[in-house]
Amino acid sequence: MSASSISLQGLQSVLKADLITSIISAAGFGVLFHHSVLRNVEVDIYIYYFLALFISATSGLGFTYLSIKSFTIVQAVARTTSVVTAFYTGIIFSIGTYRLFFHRLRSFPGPLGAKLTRFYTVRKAFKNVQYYKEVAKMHEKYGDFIRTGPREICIVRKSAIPLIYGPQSECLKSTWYSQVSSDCTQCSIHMTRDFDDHRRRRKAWDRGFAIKALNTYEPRIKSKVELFIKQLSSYASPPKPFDATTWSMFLSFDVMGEVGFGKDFGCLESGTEHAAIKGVHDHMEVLGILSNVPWLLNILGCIPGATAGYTGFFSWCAAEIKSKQKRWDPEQYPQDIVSWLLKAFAEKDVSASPSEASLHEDSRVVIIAGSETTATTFASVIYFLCRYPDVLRKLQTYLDAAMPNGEREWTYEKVKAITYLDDIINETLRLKPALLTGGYRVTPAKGIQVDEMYIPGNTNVFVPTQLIQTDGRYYRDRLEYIPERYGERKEEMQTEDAPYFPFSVGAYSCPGKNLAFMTLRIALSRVAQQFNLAFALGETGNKFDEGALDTFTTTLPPLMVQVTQRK
Ligand code: HEM
Repeated sequence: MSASSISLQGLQSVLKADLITSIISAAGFGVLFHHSVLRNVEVDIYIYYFLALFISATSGLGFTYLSIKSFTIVQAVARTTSVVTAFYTGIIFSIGTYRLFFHRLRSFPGPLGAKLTRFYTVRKAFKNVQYYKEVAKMHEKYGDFIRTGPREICIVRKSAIPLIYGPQSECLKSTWYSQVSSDCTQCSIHMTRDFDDHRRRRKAWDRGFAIKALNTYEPRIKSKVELFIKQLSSYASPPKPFDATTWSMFLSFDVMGEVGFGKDFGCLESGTEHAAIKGVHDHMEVLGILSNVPWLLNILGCIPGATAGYTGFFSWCAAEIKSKQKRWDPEQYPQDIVSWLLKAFAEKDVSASPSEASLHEDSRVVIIAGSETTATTFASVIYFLCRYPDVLRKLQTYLDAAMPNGEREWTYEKVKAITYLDDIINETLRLKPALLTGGYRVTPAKGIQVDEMYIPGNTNVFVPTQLIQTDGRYYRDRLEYIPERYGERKEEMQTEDAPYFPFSVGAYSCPGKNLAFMTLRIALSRVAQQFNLAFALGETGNKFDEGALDTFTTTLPPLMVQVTQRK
């Protein structure tokens, strides 16, 4: 008799035990499994191993029950179901009890559901897709340190920003970033959680945003902005309202097509969204909600057809990379961001994306990270200029003084010198940051001390960007739009010391900040030079103000605006 048949017989005799004993044993095994295995590993990383283990264990159990002659098929299936259910019940019970009463974060206040499961956050994020408002409510109820997940703490304190995000921070990217893959050779710079991999790759990105590179982008951004101005002129006469949200998106995507890939998306020319981009937009909400359970998103991404909406976008980026690789000329100075990444890849530089797959992921980040953010910021600038006409008039005075003959005298050098433009952009990003809730980090093993509160190690943490940037403890007239707080009223309003990090800070901060500012300065200066802006008839701006969706980057409602040519 072979060893395997002996063990099969052994298992059969165990399984023949009365049902109650089997169920109790399975539940006990579930509790044991939680404490000995699940608590000691990062489940997000090993999710596929666990899935494979559970599927093979369940089918193995079913097979063994079926092989016991004294059981009918129905009895075997019923027993398998009961034992498996008991096992999972044991795990769930053990997880729940542990998270509520024994977890290192048990003393932090927060909603009961959030302490038990991440699916609580999914439910909150699903409701209106405005998780940032839910966080604000929790902050009101529970204070500055809120347990927003079984092992997540949301911190609404200025002092937490350098500790969590700053250049000296020891916090790393949290499990939120494993939604694509836990393998850094398969994901973009934004999603890699490996500190060294990130640091190496970041150099290639930074070259694409250096001053010399930016200078090559400037005239091309200007030409896209002029196309935007031309389109707006058609809304000025005969007068008809235009949707600032949609047109800002067209502008921003065309700019990123141009300086990101050296390609024209043609959104401004056609007045329609490029088909590849539409697929991305249609799925932002689902992503925003499910990214709260990264392992689930990771699994869904592997189901054939689940990412069908992205296929167009993925294929577009892949085709562009392939065609660039074919035409690659090592002598030519790179003319766009993707070419900088390709250069590192072709030259096998240490800063190169570590695989073809990660290069493709990086190319998609160029569009996603670069376009949505700039677009929502520009739409928000337009909203504030309509709501606060004095700000627009003041800006126009500065522009007219610097360029008395208008458009003909426009240069980026002159525009850059008008600091009020930057004050407007900064104040817009304070009240309406493109990432409302913020980046998620994990504390080092020794934990971090934030003021009076010790946050234990291996805890996911975040500071909600919009909430802290509108906190009355740090900002006077916190909800008022006052660009001067970044200019002549800086000292009086104590802006210097107030928390402000719309581009994040430290190692993982936005490499595209200067490009974004360049685009926004050019677009804002030209629009203000050329047009007066007002809400269109019937538009109050309230839906735009209140209706932003938290889809990691923000998704904005339409904003109907009437432009009139300035004399
Ligand atoms: C107003 C415009 C923009 C805002 C407010 C913004 C904001 C941010 C923020 C807050 C992060 C950190 C995200 C995190 O912690 O997970 C980030 C990362 C990033 N942004 Fe931007 N961004 C803007 C424009 C751009 C542009 C134009 C690009 C150009 C492609 C860009 C490329 C990136 C990349 C590649 C990352 C990931 C960086 C890394 O992980 O090292 N962003 N951005």
